[in-house]
Amino acid sequence: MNIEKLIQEAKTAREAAYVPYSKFQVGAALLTKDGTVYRGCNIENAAYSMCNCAERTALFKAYSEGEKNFTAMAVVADTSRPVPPCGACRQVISELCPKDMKIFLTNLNGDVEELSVEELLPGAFSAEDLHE
Ligand SMILES: O=c1ccn([C@H]2C[C@H](O)[C@@H](CO)O2)c(=O)[nH]1
Ligand SMILES: [Zn+2]
Repeated sequence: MNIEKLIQEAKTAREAAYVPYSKFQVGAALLTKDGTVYRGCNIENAAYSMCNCAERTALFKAYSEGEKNFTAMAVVADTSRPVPPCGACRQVISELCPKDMKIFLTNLNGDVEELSVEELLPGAFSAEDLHE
């Protein structure tokens, strides 16, 4: 699948966002090796800390269906720069996706910033840091 199509999937995902509090819609589209796309949107809650970002919605959907071979992710929001994922999402992406996987950060103006997982969270805390 080409990147433009993956970005379009993220825009479609964004339409499903449940954002009564922030009114800030975010969409993500996660591509797997076999070409399957998992869409994710942000889902908020009256108990604000329960809000879930689009990126983690997409990843948790995919992982819980048994997917492990992730090859790219696109994220979109109505921001002036390509939308930067929050720290929590960077940590989760870093754990579940390959270090060299590309993340396409975008906005509705068509700006695209391409980063690897390693670039998204350099030196991430990881399983290797746990002494078991
Ligand atoms: O990369 C991002 C940044 C923010 N949000 C969500 C969380 C919350 O619902 C709203 C405002 O922070 O946007 C995402 O889903 N992804
Ligand atoms: Zn996040």
